[in-house]
Formats: sequence, C-alpha cells, structure tokens
Amino acid sequence: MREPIVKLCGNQSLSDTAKTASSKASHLGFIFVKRTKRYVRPERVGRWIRKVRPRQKLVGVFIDPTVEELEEILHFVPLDVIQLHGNETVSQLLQIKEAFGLPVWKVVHHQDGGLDQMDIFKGVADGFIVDSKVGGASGGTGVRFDWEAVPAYRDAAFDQGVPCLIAGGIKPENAGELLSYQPEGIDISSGIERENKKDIGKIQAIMKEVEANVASIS
Ligand SMILES: O=C(O)c1ccccc1NCC(=O)[C@H](O)[C@H](O)COP(=O)(O)O
Repeated sequence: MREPIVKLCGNQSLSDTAKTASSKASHLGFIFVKRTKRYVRPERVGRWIRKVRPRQKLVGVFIDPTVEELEEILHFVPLDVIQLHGNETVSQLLQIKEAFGLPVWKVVHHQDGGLDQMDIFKGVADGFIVDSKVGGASGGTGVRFDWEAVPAYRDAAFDQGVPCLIAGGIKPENAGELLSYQPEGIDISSGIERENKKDIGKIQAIMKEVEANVASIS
C-alpha cells in the first residue's frame, strides 16, 4: 500500500511549522513568492527547520524563479522538492532540474487545457499539483474546483509514472468527498488555518479523514 501524500502548505512561523510537523503529513510547504500573503523569508524558515527538525519532506513554492533565486533559498533551506506555480516552460524545468538535481513538481490550474498542460511536461515534471484557477491568483485561494475532474488528472499523472496532488479549498469538512475520488495526494493551506495561523485541531481533523480513507487513496 502506498503512503498517501499529504502536503501541509503555507507555513508562516515557527509555531505553524511545529504544528504541521507534529502531524503524520508527508510534506511541509513554504511560500517563497514575494508580495503574496504567505511569503516567508528563507533565513527564517532555515531557523524554524533547525529548531523543529521535521521528519517530513520540505517543499518550496515558487513562481517563475531564476536559478540564482533558487540558489539563495537553498542556501538557507534544505528543500526536498521545488514546486513551480507560475508560467514556467519545459526548458526552465530542465534547467532547474539540472542545476539542483531536485524533483520538480509543476502546478497545473484546473481549466480547459489542464490535461494538455500535463502532457507538455511529460517526462520532465516529477509530479503535478492541480490547483483551482481563481482570477489572477496563483494559489492559496481556499477555493475548490469541480472534483469530478480529479480521476482524469490522477490517471494522466499515473500514466506518466509521477504523483499528482489535488489542491484548492480542501478542508476537514470536504476532505472525505475529495478522497472518494481517490487522488494520490492532497495539498492544503487555507483549510488548516484559523485567523491566518495553522490550527492543530483542523490539521488533526484532516489527517483523521486521510487515515479513514487511506485504502482509497493508496
Ligand atoms: O498559499 C499561497 O499564498 C500561495 C501564493 C502564491 C502561489 C502559491 C501559493 N500556494 C500554493 C499551495 O501549494 C497551496 O497549498 C495550494 O494553492 C492550496 O491552497 P488552499 O486553497 O489555500 O488550500
């Protein structure tokens, strides 16, 4: 049975990181996109990681980063995965993979042509995240999409031999519904927050839903 991928994203403080790290999630995410509400400074994240020592894999979220920017972040934070949330091209992904030797997850927004986007990155992306498209926002919107589309994305990623996480508006109250579509992984940010801080009760509630559905997402 494969362990479900659960990424708890948008950690903004030592306290957030301690709460998400105390869970059974597999990945913790940090937003390195300047001028967005969950942006965190890499040197701070580095300090939190040294204190908390999470057992989870660390994911850095970026929009159209340069190799130099990534180099700077990696100097402070030992990322395990680079998540690209912007308009990056295949050649940019290849350049980043070559420069750092880290897995790169490409975000595809759920909209017409979402599956074609996944096809474009076939053999290059090491994983996909399918997120809601909400106006000009890139992510962290707290808005879900029509999950009837989930099996098509899941199967397309499966055919490529890479994981696919579903993101956008997942919360304890609706996680069971999403998990019934058997995604390989889920990515949550707003749904585990209360007043912009991660909430241990919501984290535990999400993880309880995952555990209850573990057979269906493995
Ligand atoms: O979270 C943000 O503020 C953000 C800003 C810019 C680009 C990406 C961002 N988040 C990426 C994520 O991986 C979120 O976990 C994902 O979009 C789901 O967010 P939510 O709907 O809040 O659960």
